Amino acid sequence: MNRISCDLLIIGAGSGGLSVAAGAAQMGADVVLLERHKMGGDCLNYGCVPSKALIQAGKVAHAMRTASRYGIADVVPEVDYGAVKDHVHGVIDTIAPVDSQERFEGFGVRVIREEGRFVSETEVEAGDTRITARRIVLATGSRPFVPPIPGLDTVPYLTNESLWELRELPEHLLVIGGGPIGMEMAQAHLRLGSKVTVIEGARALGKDDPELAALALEKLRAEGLVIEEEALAKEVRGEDGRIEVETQDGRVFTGSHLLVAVGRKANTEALDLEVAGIETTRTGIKVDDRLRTTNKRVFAIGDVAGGLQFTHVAGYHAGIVVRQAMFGLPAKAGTDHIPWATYTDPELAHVGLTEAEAKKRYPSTKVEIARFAYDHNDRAQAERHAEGLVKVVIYKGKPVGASIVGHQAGEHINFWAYALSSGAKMRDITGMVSPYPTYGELNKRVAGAYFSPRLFESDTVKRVVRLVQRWLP
Ligand SMILES: Cc1cc2nc3c(=O)[nH]c(=O)nc-3n(C[C@H](O)[C@H](O)[C@H](O)COP(=O)(O)OP(=O)(O)OC[C@H]3O[C@@H](n4cnc5c(N)ncnc54)[C@H](O)[C@@H]3O)c2cc1C
Ligand SMILES: NC(=O)c1ccc[n+]([C@@H]2O[C@H](COP(=O)([O-])OP(=O)(O)OC[C@H]3O[C@@H](n4cnc5c(N)ncnc54)[C@H](O)[C@@H]3O)[C@@H](O)[C@H]2O)c1
Repeated sequence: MNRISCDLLIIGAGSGGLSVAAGAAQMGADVVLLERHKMGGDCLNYGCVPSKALIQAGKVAHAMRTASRYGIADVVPEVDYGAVKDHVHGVIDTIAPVDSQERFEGFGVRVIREEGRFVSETEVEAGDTRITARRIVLATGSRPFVPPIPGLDTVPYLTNESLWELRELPEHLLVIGGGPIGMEMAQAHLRLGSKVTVIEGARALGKDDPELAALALEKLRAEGLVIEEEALAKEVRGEDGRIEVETQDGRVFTGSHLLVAVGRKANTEALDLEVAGIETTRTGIKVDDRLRTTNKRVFAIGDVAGGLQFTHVAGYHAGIVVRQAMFGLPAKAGTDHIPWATYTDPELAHVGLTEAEAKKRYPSTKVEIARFAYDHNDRAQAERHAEGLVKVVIYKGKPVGASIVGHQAGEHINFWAYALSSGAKMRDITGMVSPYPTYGELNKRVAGAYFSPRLFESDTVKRVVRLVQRWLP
């Protein structure tokens, strides 16, 4: 057994672990990084990157099919699903060097391609190496949760891990779960030529503001996506090429392929956490607001920490941990300024509090809402992307939440993410000048919509204006 020691041991080379490793090693710390499978973790290999590449292929097919709205003949695209998957893998291969072992070794990180597990409160074993570390970061991520639905284990089914190896276009894809994974993959397959039925136990896109989620769902249904809500899958049966899903209320759906996308399970089992006195919760490793586990020398970040599960959250967590582990400075992880986006078309994006959450946290009569619709935006009209809405939740003149549904909502939510993280007031936003014609004007106009009743429907303002006009030379 080799014995090594280091300042910082990181378990998991996904979005979170790699960010900690890059930061800590470049600041001069002695860092060891363990990875049992692929460098880059879920986001690069099975998550964000392949899903966004597939969505883009779907967008191109959809644009071809609907080009006549711009005066260009519609064409039925010839989709070679295998070639689409080559495109997906090509994108992964292009990005992979950024997350590669060689790049991190270049930073001075010792990368060990083994599974890590605790053998004491301060020691981890990986293959034939025992590592002692001053601080340890658990960044082991999550995997698809496969629910114990009777019959599921008797039929072939896909998850976000196996989907990327499928080479033939599903004739009729059934998707269990109408969360972000289910909805993004459902629309991409619909656009590539599959029939698609989403079977959702509660409400589809249920983590977003219901007003905006409803607009997105309306558009998706209009495009031909079948979305069955309140449809809890309770039994699965059939065989390769003919799979049936029966819901609790007796509905039966039949398709050629099945994708299971009902949430995630934290990767904790292999770590032997109890040896190190680290407790878990239902969703992952128990952490405090500084991301410390119940073993104060050990942090947990990203998906395995059981909170919001996004790449940018794993990256944000990494910064919080680097500050503490490298400089001994306290740092807390918040959630009120964390955005997310679902990359359906239209996209659906959110940051901060929803209207319902704000009305719970603050006196509900003091919470104000401003809305501005995409159809008043000239760029959206010019590009025929005029369906969408920006909704801002305001308390005491400050935005405390924003949701956007519409073209490039994921891009536009950056503006509100900055507004919230910098403590901007709605007044500051009206002071901004936006170039015309851009979608970005929507953000200024929603601030205008907030102030216009105060300006245009106020008797006091009218009285002051009349008075001033009387005295002006
Ligand atoms: C289909 C899909 C689409 C997604 N799209 C988006 C998106 O568009 N935007 C977004 O922000 N997020 C998206 N996500 C979520 C995002 O992928 C995750 O939040 C992110 O990857 C979490 O990073 P992480 O570092 O916590 O874990 P991971 O990236 O999962 O990395 C964990 C790593 O730890 C390794 N590991 C586990 N246990 C051990 C062990 N004992 N020893 C050694 N190594 C171990 C694993 O092999 C893995 O490489 C998507 C997820 C999926 C599934
Ligand atoms: N664009 C993005 O940022 C993006 C994209 C994909 C995934 N992700 C991340 O991955 C996480 C996991 O995504 P997900 O979509 O798998 O999970 P999710 O938890 O967000 O959604 C799962 C859905 O499945 C439904 N469900 C559960 N059991 C069911 C059953 N038996 N029958 C029918 N429906 C059932 C739930 O009601 C829920 O709506 C997300 O929460 C997100 O953090 C992010």
